[in-house]
Parts: sequence; structure tokens; C-alpha cells
Amino acid sequence: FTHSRSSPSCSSSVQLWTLPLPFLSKPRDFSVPNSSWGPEMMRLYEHYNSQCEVEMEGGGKREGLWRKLPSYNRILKYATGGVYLSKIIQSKARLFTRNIREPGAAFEYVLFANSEEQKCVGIFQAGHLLEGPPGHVHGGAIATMIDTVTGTHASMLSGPVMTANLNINYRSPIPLGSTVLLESCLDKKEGRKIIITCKVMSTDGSKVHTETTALFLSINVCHLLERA
Ligand SMILES: CCCCCCCCCCCC(=O)SCCNC(=O)CCNC(=O)[C@H](O)C(C)(C)COP(=O)(O)OP(=O)(O)OC[C@H]1O[C@@H](n2cnc3c(N)ncnc32)[C@H](O)[C@@H]1OP(=O)(O)O
Repeated sequence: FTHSRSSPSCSSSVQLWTLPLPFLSKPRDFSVPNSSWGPEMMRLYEHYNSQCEVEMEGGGKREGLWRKLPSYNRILKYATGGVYLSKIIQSKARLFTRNIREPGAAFEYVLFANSEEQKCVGIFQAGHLLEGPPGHVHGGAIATMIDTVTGTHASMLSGPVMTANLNINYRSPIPLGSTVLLESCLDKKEGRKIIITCKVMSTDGSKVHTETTALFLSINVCHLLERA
């Protein structure tokens, strides 16, 4: 939500300096290791995190291929345009995936983006509150993981977007408590449409849990206000 598309009926070009002070305080980034992260979650986190910076011969560092994306629990309030968006955000609202306080109970996750390859990955550890079939993760929770990674990927490519369609094939169940790797790839962009494919896999890549094609439509943030 850092991009803005101009519209004659609703200007969304609100700048950060117009935000009141509470919105300027640095929000907490939840996508950092905590005591609930298991060995597989840590291993994959370190694998991608180590590729965010590359050591140079002279001892300095430069940006690597991957970038870790921060994750907040009230993402819209901290975005450019927060004054407009605050009209539709209730004070108790929290991002769905970050609204359980107990570490490890629900979604533990971190996203990384690779702009050169137009790829995003998500590392998710599914906690005990996400049960569907006994001992396994609920299909809606899996859809949430997919929507989070592909939605973030689409908004990085095109600014504000809404999910129009998620076509998910569930191939094998995900054991509760396990860590999975989501890989999101741009398929194509056609006007306002962004089509993304996404696989949910076991951490060693040996098992495919789901395969998805997702359609996003870029929107003007006024699209949300019109429905408020
Ligand atoms: C860093 C920050 C991270 C942010 C991190 C956020 C991560 C989480 C991301 C979560 C994202 C969500 O969950 S979003 C919440 C779930 N989604 C929603 O509630 C969306 C509800 N639906 C809508 O608001 C609307 O239907 C839209 C915006 C999707 C589309 O409406 P519209 O803008 O008026 O567009 P419309 O004219 O209908 O359609 C434009 C073109 O797209 C096609 N089209 C539209 N819908 C579909 C469809 N379902 N399947 C196929 N095609 C479709 C039309 O045929 C048309 O094609 P043609 O004739 O031009 O060829």
C-alpha cells in the first residue's frame, strides 16, 4: 500500500508527513524469530536471511538477492494514506494473521522477496489453533497462508490489490505444528490483472501440499472507501 493510483473523485496522494504522531511510531515487526520457532522454521529463516546481504571482498556488505519483508499487526495504519484508510479501520481491528498473541499458537511466518526473479517465499509454522482434520491444518488456514504470500507479492508488483480468485488444489494434508514453504511466482500481468502461481511444500521440497493459481486486481484505495 505504498503506491497510489490517482483518481479524479478521490485523491489518495496523502503523504506520510500528514499522519498524526501515533502513526509515525515504529511498529513492531512480528516476522522475527521467537521462542516458539522450531528448528525447521529457524533453518529456512536463516537460509533466506543469509541471502539478504552479501559480504564483499573488502569486508563491506551489499544487498543480496532476497529481502526480508516486515510484518505488522495493523498494516494499513502504518501505510501511506493512513489518514484516509483510518476512516474504515476500527480501533480494535488487527491483521487476521497476527491477531493471536500467544507465540506459536496460530500463524508464525516470515516472507522474503526476490525482485530479480519476481518471486516471493513464505515460511509458515502452523500452530495448534489452526486445526482442521484431526492433527492437521485447516484448509481455510492454508488458504490464508497462500493469500498472504501471493497478496503481498501482487501488491509489491502492482500496489494496492484485492484477491479476486484463489483456485487451490489440496494435494496432501499438512501436519499441525509443522513448517511449510510457500513459493509464489508471477505468471502474468494483463492490465489490472495479476496472475500468480503458488506451491505449498514440505521444507525439504519432497512433498507438494497444495498448488494454486491466484488472480488479483489492482485497485485504487478509494475502492475500499466506497464500500465503507
Ligand atoms: C505490502 C503490503 C502487503 C499487504 C499484505 C496483504 C496480504 C493479504 C492479502 C489479502 C488480500 C485479501 O484477502 S482481499 C479480501 C478478499 N477479496 C475481496 O473481498 C474482493 C471482493 N471483490 C471485489 O472487491 C471486486 O470484485 C474486485 C476488486 C476483485 C474486482 O472488482 P472491479 O475492480 O470492479 O473489477 P471488475 O470490473 O469486476 O473486473 C475487472 C476484470 O477482472 C475480471 N474479474 C474480476 N473478478 C474476477 C474473478 N473472480 N475471476 C475472474 N475474473 C475476474 C473481470 O471479468 C474483468 O475482466 P475484463 O473484462 O477486464 O477482461
